[in-house]
Amino acid sequence: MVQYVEGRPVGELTLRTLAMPADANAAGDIFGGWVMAQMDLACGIRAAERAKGRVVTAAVKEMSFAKPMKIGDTLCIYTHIERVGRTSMTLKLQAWAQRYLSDVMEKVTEADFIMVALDKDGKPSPIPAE
Ligand SMILES: CC(=O)SCCNC(=O)CCNC(=O)[C@H](O)C(C)(C)COP(=O)(O)OP(=O)(O)OC[C@H]1O[C@@H](n2cnc3c(N)ncnc32)[C@H](O)[C@@H]1OP(=O)(O)O
Repeated sequence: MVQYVEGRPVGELTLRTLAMPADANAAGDIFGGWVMAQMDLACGIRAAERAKGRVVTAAVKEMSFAKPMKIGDTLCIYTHIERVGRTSMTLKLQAWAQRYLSDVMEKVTEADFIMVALDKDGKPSPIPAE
């Protein structure tokens, strides 16, 4: 059974992927930029589903890394749509590490992402009702 360290993930599990040696520095710690890229991917998936179309990342709010990711950990990204505006939406993202060959889950980082829906010309476009 999964054991969560300090609280529970908030939101929908949107993406899971494995941290590989190519994503790490010489000490075996995973690059923060790799984690951020996975968060951006997850956000893109969730926001495009909600907008029913193309979206772009407009802003990422403060992000700090509470715990390291290591090679072999499974990165689990949770997304929660907190606010839907006219053309933009705010998603709360949490990145959790399922430690290598274990059931232990620890929160690595979290951040707010602002995503904007775009039309075919790349201009902001109203987000349709659900
Ligand atoms: C550089 C890169 O490659 S970064 C990677 C991918 N991201 C991108 O390429 C995005 C590049 N940026 C853009 O294309 C534009 O700045 C856009 C589409 C994000 C916004 O275009 P603008 O013409 O400024 O649009 P506009 O001012 O109408 O804002 C659209 C919505 O986004 C919101 N918004 C735009 N920028 C921000 C921001 N920095 N923070 C919060 N909200 C923002 C606005 O409040 C508005 O929301 P609403 O319609 O819900 O009220």
